[in-house]
Amino acid sequence: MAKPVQIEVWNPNGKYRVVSTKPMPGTRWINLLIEQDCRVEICTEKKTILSVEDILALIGDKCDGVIGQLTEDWGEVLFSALSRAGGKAFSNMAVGYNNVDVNAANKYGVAVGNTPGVLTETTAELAASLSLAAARRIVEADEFMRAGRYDGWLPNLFVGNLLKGQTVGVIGAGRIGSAYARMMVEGFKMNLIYFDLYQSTRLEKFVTAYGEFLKANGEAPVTWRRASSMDEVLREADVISLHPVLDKTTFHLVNKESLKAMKKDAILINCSRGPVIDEAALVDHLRDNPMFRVGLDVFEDEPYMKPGLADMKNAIIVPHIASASKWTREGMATLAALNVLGKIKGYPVWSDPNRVEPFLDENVSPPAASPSIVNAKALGNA
Ligand SMILES: NC(=O)C1=CN([C@@H]2O[C@H](COP(=O)(O)OP(=O)(O)OC[C@H]3O[C@@H](n4cnc5c(N)ncnc54)[C@H](O)[C@@H]3O)[C@@H](O)[C@H]2O)C=CC1
Ligand SMILES: O=C(O)C(=O)CO
Repeated sequence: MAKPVQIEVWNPNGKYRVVSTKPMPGTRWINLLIEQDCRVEICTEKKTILSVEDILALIGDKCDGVIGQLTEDWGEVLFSALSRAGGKAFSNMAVGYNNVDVNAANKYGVAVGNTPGVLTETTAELAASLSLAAARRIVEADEFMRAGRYDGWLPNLFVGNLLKGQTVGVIGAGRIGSAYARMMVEGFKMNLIYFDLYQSTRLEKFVTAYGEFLKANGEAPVTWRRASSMDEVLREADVISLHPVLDKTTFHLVNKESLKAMKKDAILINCSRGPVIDEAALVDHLRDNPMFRVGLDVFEDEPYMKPGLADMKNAIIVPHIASASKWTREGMATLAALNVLGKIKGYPVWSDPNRVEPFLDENVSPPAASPSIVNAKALGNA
């Protein structure tokens, strides 16, 4: 028997029962659901990560849809329970959905939503922040000041790397990888090398045009190159940022061998998913190469870190906050709620998950569609 969990209820007489496994930022998402006759139940349990049993208890006997989090294990057990309870839709409040077994969802006819686009710039900005913080040793310097160790300017104090004219490498030049590349190229006049399974024509055009602009103004132009292998990026780039999806092809993409291929004083940033890096190998590499620096937002066994990582002065570590701006988090909540609502109401799936702006304008009603359903094709409603 699943144990009861604490909830907060909005619009108790609503016809459709929608459960959110966590309180989410803003109220627009709640209002949009209530306006369409949903009873909204929000889990207010104090524990951060809900177990499958907790979520089973939330789903109960009748549930039309669930908004869940990337920390939860959405597989066979939960999708079968949701389907038994009459549920049509689940949405992650995240763009990444490696915590979701989409095949299991397909088996039970449950739509799986995610929240692309609204977090692109916010996530890229955190990757850029970590790049700068690592290049200029900001966290080490901050700790030094707070410890009362500053006793005057010195020529060698916290000397770091100049980004201008160096090469930024992007692995996974999708929405976020491309946004990050543009920030680093335009903001710091870095040259770009990228690796992705697909060509990023828009990104290439952007760098070409910016290079021409610089040249016309008498400055050295920036350049771009699409690498034919990830190794090329690792060997050549001074700053490397990881932005692929997490799947079988990207698990431990950065491992002992690939770390060795990188420059001794390179900077590695990860705002994608922890398991893209073999974290134990990274700790060894950081220990053996004090000039090598890393900025991590995500960890292999979140919320834990591999032994030794927290002691590394050449690592900057933050707790999975890359999408944590107010506008973005409220927007993610809205998109997740509208994914679920759209399926409940029988709306079509939005035609382009890369263009979700119409759902985010608070001054107008959102389109009658689910913004992003990743298994729409498999369920026959693309
Ligand atoms: N740290 C955080 O808070 C956040 C993390 N993320 C992570 O970032 C990921 C990317 O998000 P978006 O840019 O919106 O997705 P996207 O789908 O636009 O981009 C992913 C890119 O990775 C590429 N890719 C896939 N396999 C690859 C491989 N083996 N080698 C090289 N490239 C490969 C794809 O072709 C695609 O261009 C998400 O799946 C999520 O896991 C996203 C938002 C916030
Ligand atoms: O959206 C995602 O995939 C995250 O990791 C959180 O924003």
